Order: sequence, then structure tokens, then C-alpha cells
Amino acid sequence: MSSPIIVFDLDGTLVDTAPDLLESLNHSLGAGGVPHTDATGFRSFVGHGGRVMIERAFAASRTPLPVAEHDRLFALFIDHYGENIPGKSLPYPGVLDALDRFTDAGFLMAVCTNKTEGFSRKLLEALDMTRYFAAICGQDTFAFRKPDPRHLTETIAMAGGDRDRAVMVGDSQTDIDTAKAAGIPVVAVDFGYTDRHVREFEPSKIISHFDELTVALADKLIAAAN
Ligand SMILES: O=C(O)COP(=O)(O)O
Ligand SMILES: [Mg+2]
Repeated sequence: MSSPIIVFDLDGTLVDTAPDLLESLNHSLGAGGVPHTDATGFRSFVGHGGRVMIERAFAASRTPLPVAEHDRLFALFIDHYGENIPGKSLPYPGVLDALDRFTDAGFLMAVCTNKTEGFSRKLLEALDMTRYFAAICGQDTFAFRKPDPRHLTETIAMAGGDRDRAVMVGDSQTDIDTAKAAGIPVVAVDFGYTDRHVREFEPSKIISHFDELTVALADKLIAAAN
């Protein structure tokens, strides 16, 4: 039997990237003549990668966004964000202890994110976290991405895990919908990036700190799913 696996979302779950994403978003919006957004606006734009973030910010300010302009601003966003990694981004409190705990308990771990794979690897490397993960899969790793459940199930397969003994941990509706569609239990953190409280999306469990993400909880969720 292959190992149990715990799959993490990245932005807003493992790492607090909001200050840097917001700065790069505003750099790009400024170049497009759209007002800067704040932490509240950011929460409703994030979750589907940088392109969608720009698109949503334009829609919110009722400004048309022709494709060529979208491409230009996305390139500015990407360059700015990529150059500044890791910037101010840091793992949330208790993340590293939790990753050590699950390593010691024999779990595999993986990242399934709508960030690009390249930026995800660069960020995790800069924070010395790459070593924990058997797979790091971004929005461009496969031909599909969250909320398509195959992004999650293929991440599990790539990590060598067992989808019948898997748990997803995320911060957004995208993560919860993805896990549910894959038939995998999902723990939602309540401190990430979502404009609506995660309870509305009915995850299997909500936590407010990584100390609550125990091996016993993961075992319990896996047992209940089978
Ligand atoms: O970058 C985004 O928009 C979302 O990234 P996440 O899937 O790691 O939360
Ligand atoms: Mg997230």
C-alpha cells in the first residue's frame, strides 16, 4: 500500500504571500491606469493565478481590458513578482512544525497551487521548504488546474501517494471545491485569502492555526472518507 498523503495549497495556506502579490498587482494595475487595490480587494481577486487577478481588478473598476493590454499587464505583474521572490512572504505560524510532524509520521506531502510551478518552486526554495514535498504542481504543470479535480489527483499520483488516503489543506472555495470533486477530505484554514468565510463552502474541518493540523486529525478524516 502506498503512503498517506497531505496536499497543501500554497498562497494563503502554507505561505502568506499577500503583501508581495498585492504589491505586484498594484504595480501592474498602475501601469494600466486602474486604481490600486487594498487587502480586501485582493482577497476577492486571488485564487486563480495572476491573469485572473488582473482581470477581476479591471472588472471591479468597470474598465475594459483588451487582450493585448491584459497580456502586457500580466507580463509586468509576472516580472515584478518573479524578481521580488520571496519578498516579505513567510510561512504561516506552525507550518514548519506541522510539516516535520507529518514527515515523522510517514506521510508524503505535496503542493497543489494555482501559482505557476516555477514561482512556486522559487518561493519554496527561498524559504527552504522544497525538501518536504514529493511533488510541487502549479497551474501550468498539467493541462488543467484547480478547481478541476484532476489537478489534485494528478499531484497525488506524481507524489506517489494514494488518493484513497489523502487529505487536502486549503484556504479558498477553489481548494474546497477541488477536493470535494475528487472525493478527498479537505481541511480549510480560516486565515487565508477568501472574501467569504470558508465555512460557507463546507469543508470537512476548519482550523485557525497549523497546531490544529495533527496526524490524528488527518488519520480521522481519511478513515471517515473510506
Ligand atoms: O496565485 C493564486 O491566485 C492562487 O494560488 P493558490 O492556489 O496557491 O492559492
Ligand atoms: Mg490559496
